[in-house]
Amino acid sequence: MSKFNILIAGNNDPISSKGIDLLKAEPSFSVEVNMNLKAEDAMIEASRNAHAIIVRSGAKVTAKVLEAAPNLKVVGRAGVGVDNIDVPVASKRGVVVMNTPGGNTISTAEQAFTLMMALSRKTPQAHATIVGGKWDRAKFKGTEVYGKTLVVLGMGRIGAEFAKRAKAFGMTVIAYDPYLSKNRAESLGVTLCEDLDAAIVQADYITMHMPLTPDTKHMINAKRLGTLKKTCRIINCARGGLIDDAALAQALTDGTIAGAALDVFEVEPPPADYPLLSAPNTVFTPHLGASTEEAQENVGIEIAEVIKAHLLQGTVVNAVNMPNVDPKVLAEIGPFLKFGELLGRLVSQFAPARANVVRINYSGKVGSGDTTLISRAVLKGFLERAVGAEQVNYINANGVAENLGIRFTESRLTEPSEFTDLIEVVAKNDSGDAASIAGTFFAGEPRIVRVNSHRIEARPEGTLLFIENIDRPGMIAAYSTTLGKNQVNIADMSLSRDKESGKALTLLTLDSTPGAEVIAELEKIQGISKVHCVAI
Ligand SMILES: NC(=O)C1=CN([C@@H]2O[C@H](COP(=O)(O)OP(=O)(O)OC[C@H]3O[C@@H](n4cnc5c(N)ncnc54)[C@H](O)[C@@H]3O)[C@@H](O)[C@H]2O)C=CC1
Ligand SMILES: O=C(O)C(=O)COP(=O)(O)O
Repeated sequence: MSKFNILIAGNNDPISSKGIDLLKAEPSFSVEVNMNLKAEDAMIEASRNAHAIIVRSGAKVTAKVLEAAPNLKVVGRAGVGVDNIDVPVASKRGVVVMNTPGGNTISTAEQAFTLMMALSRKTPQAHATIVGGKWDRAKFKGTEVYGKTLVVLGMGRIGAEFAKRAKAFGMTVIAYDPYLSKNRAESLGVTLCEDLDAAIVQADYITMHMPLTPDTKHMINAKRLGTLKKTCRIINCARGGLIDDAALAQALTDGTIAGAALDVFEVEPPPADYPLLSAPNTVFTPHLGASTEEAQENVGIEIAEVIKAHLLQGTVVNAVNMPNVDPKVLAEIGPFLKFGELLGRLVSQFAPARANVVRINYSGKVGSGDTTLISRAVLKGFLERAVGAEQVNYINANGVAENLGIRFTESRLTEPSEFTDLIEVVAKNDSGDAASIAGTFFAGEPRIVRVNSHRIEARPEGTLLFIENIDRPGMIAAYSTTLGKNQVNIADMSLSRDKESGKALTLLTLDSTPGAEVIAELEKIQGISKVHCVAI
C-alpha cells in the first residue's frame, strides 16, 4: 500500500485536532504537524516529501515551495481564502488546491458584526479605561446602527449572513456585487446597486466581504474615502489589501470618515510603526474571523476528509483549480476517463507531424453530461508523448497544451449514431493532415471502433499493435511469422481496408510487448508502411 506524507503546516495557527486525528487514523498516512513555518526556507524544507499540505492563512505555499515538492498532489486550505497559495503555479504543476467554503461563514459574519458594534460603541476603548482604573462615561457616547444605511461590498456567503443580521437590527442594506443576481438580492431583501461609487456615498457603514484579486485591490482608496460621509464607518473582515491602509490611516487622522474596524491588514502582522495603529477611532483584531471552536472544527474536519478522499479515491471536492468530482460521478465517468486517456494516447501515435489541434467529438449519451473531465483525460493522454506521462495530469493538461500551442476543441453531435456512446478524438496540423480514433462501450466494455477511416473492433487491453499496410495476399502471414518467430503471441485480430488492394489496417492484441527490434523487423516487411505499438 502506498504511503502518503501529509504536512499540516502553519505559523502558530493550528487546525482542529479532530481533523488531525482523522488523518492520523488512516494507516497509509504519515502525518507531520509543524506550526513553525513562517519562513519560506523552513516551509520548503518541511514540504519536500509531502504528498499533501494543509494550511490556514499563516503558512505560505509559494511557487518555490511547490517546485521543491515533487510528490505533491494536493494543497488543502482549512478555510476560504487561497491567497497564501500560488494557485497558478500549483495548476501548472498539476497540484489540486482545495478549500472549505462555508465552514467558517457564520463565525466570520459574527466577527464582522461584532466589529461593527464595537466600533459604534467604542467598546475596546471603554474596556481599556476601566482596566486602567478609570470610570469615564462621557467620553464614550456611541451611535446606534438601527435605522442606518449599510453597504455590503461582496454579497457572497459571509456578506449575506452579515446582511441578514443587519436587517434584524433595523438597518437598510444596499449590496454592491457585480456577480449578484437581482433575484438573489430580492430574496435577501437588499437593494442592489450596480455602481460602487454610487453605493458607498450613501453609507453610514460599509462592510467588505469579497476576495482580494487584481480587480478588488485597493477598492477603497484615498479618492473613494474622500467621497464618503464624514460619519461613515468601515469594517473589513475579508482581506487586507481591499483597502489602501495608508490612505485609510490618513482619512481617519483627518476625520474624513468616523472610524474603521479591521480584522485583516495589508501587512500581517502589521509592524509596530504601521500608520493605522496610531490612527483614531479604530478597532482591530488579529485575523480572528474564523477563529471559533465551531468554525475550526468545521473546516479542520472537512479539509481532512476531502484530502483523505482525494489521496485514497481520487475524489475532488471544493477544488479551486479543477471541477468537482464526487464519488458517485467518479463511479459513473471513471471508465470514460480511463478510456478517454487511452484514446488520447493512441491518437498521439497516429497524429501527423506538428499536430496543433485536438478535437473531441462526443455523440450519444456521454455527450449529454458534463464532459470537462473526460476531455481533460483525453488531452492528458494525447500530451503524454510530448512531455512525458509524469508531467501532465487532469489539472495542468489545458495549460500544458496551451504552452505547446495546441488548441483543443469539443463538439457534441446530436444526430443519432449506431453507438449509444461514442468518443472520437481527432488530431490535425496546419497543413490539414489529420488522424482520428473513435471508441465506444459495448455492454460496459470499452471498444476501439474506428481508426482514421477504418472500421475495426478491438478491446483496449494488453498490447495493441497497429499495422498499416497494402491490402495484398501474404501480408497477414508475413507479420504473423515475424511475431511468432519472436515469441509474441497474437490474442486477437481485427482487419480493415478502404478497398480491395487499397490501404489496410490491422489491429492486433498481443499477449506481450514486442521490443524495438521486432517493430523494426515488422517495418521492413514489404508492403507495411507503419507500425504503432501501444501497451495499455
Ligand atoms: N477574516 C477571516 O478570518 C476570514 C476572511 N474570509 C474572507 O472573506 C471573503 C469572503 O468570503 P466568502 O463570503 O466565504 O466568499 P464568497 O465567495 O461566498 O463571496 C465573495 C463574494 O465577493 C463577490 N465579489 C467578487 N468580486 C467582487 C468585486 N469586484 N466587487 C464586489 N464583490 C465582488 C463575489 O461575487 C462573491 O459574492 C474572502 O476573501 C475570504 O477569504 C473568510 C473567512 C474568514
Ligand atoms: O478562511 C479564510 O479566508 C480566512 O481568512 C481564515 O483564516 P485562518 O484560517 O483563520 O487563518
